[in-house]
Amino acid sequence: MLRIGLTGGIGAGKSTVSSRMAERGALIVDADLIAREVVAPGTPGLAAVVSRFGDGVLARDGALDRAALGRIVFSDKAARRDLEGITHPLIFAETVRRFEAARPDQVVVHDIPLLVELGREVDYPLTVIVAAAEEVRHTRLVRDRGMDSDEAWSRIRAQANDEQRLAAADVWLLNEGSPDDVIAAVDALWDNRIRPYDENLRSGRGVRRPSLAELVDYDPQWPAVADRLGRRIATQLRNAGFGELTVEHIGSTSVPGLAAKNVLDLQLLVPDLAVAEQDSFASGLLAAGFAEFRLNEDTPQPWATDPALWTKFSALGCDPGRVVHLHVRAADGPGAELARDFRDWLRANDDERAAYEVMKREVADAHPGGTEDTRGDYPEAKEPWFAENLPRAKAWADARRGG
Ligand SMILES: CC(C)(COP(=O)(O)OP(=O)(O)OC[C@H]1O[C@@H](n2cnc3c(N)ncnc32)[C@H](O)[C@@H]1O)[C@@H](O)C(=O)NCCC(=O)NCCS
Ligand SMILES: Nc1ncnc2c1ncn2[C@@H]1O[C@H](COP(=O)(O)OP(=O)(O)OP(=O)(O)O)[C@@H](O)[C@H]1O
Repeated sequence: MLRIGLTGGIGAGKSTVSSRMAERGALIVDADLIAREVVAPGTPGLAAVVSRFGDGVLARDGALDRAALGRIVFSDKAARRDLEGITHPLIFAETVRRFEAARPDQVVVHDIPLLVELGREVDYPLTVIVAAAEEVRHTRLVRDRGMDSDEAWSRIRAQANDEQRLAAADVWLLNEGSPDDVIAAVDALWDNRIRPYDENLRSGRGVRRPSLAELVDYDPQWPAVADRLGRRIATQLRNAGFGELTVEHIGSTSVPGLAAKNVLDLQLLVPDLAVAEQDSFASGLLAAGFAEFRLNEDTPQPWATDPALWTKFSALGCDPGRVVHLHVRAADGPGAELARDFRDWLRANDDERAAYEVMKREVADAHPGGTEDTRGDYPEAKEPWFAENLPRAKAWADARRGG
């Protein structure tokens, strides 16, 4: 059930990682392998390649001369785009067939070198990136694969860089030690994150914040993670037929500089809450890695007393590697607006942000440890502060709106 996108620059060790995942029970859909099949002798794919690149890319036996074609396309971007224009639709169609043929109880790993280049990190609830410095990869290609030095550099340069890969990664597997090291890292990842994530998706169980949810310093990675998760949710709901929906990063992790519990809050806006009542909405969220979709209430605020306006749906992320709360709200409702107003007020006003943090720390210190159940009145202890300050945040935002 869990779909994983696995990628990494050439020579990073992606095949080493996918082999280990196969040993742990994953079904591997290997894009390089499919890319070979679609241009096998006698295929329409090969005919199209020859018609674009000429007989010079054929070996004597009539098969594709991969080295000759490689020399052309890795030194000429336009030629590479042409080749991809021929092969990618064929690869895509076969990939879909293989995903559909997977058993529901199997973790499916899509081993795809161009995941980042194609912007496909939104297609999987989890992406794993195998990484190694370019020099390390170059050495491996020349030493282990007998590749010519220039050829190795031109392939490395034809791909994304690590900054782009980092932005797409839920898991970053650095493979600069021994092969045994990376295999041990895959085993730990499998046991601690992939298997429990898969079990959560199959049983429809979300991940709750750890029992001792301490305040942590602001993490500059939070916005990028929130953005990726939001695009994932929007993509899966678009695939499920819900059009273009907006996902916003809200809550404490959306305020730069503010200490927070390591829990990401995302707000998914729907034109009308009735939209979210369809079964395909919950299954779209499940495809993005979210479960426990249910009706919920915001605390009605004095300025919009109709309780119906404060209804929302909520869901929880299923990835044991991070806690994510998803709030599904009507786009023009008061709850969605208040979440944005409070965030923007804290972002814009240093003193208010500092005061909020002082209050959070005092309340946390007064309610140390315990579980969500035994911490008693921790959430309630913050209420008086909110009762006083949410109207102030709204007034500030209203003034900015000119209202
Ligand atoms: C150019 C070809 C014939 C060279 O074949 P060769 O046997 O030398 O390499 P192979 O296919 O095993 O690929 C090895 C590695 O090269 C890199 N690579 C392959 N194609 C591309 C590409 N279009 N862009 C960037 N890197 C690529 C990947 O890291 C891949 O793992 C072949 O790579 C190809 O047909 N590429 C186009 C299809 C494609 O985009 N494949 C990527 C998977 S979707
Ligand atoms: N930790 C490591 N130490 C040394 N060599 C390694 C390590 N991991 C992988 N290798 C070697 O580096 C080469 C590239 O590894 P691998 O084939 O797994 O890379 P890849 O990322 O799948 O490359 P490609 O993009 O071509 O598929 C292989 O020859 C492999 O044996």
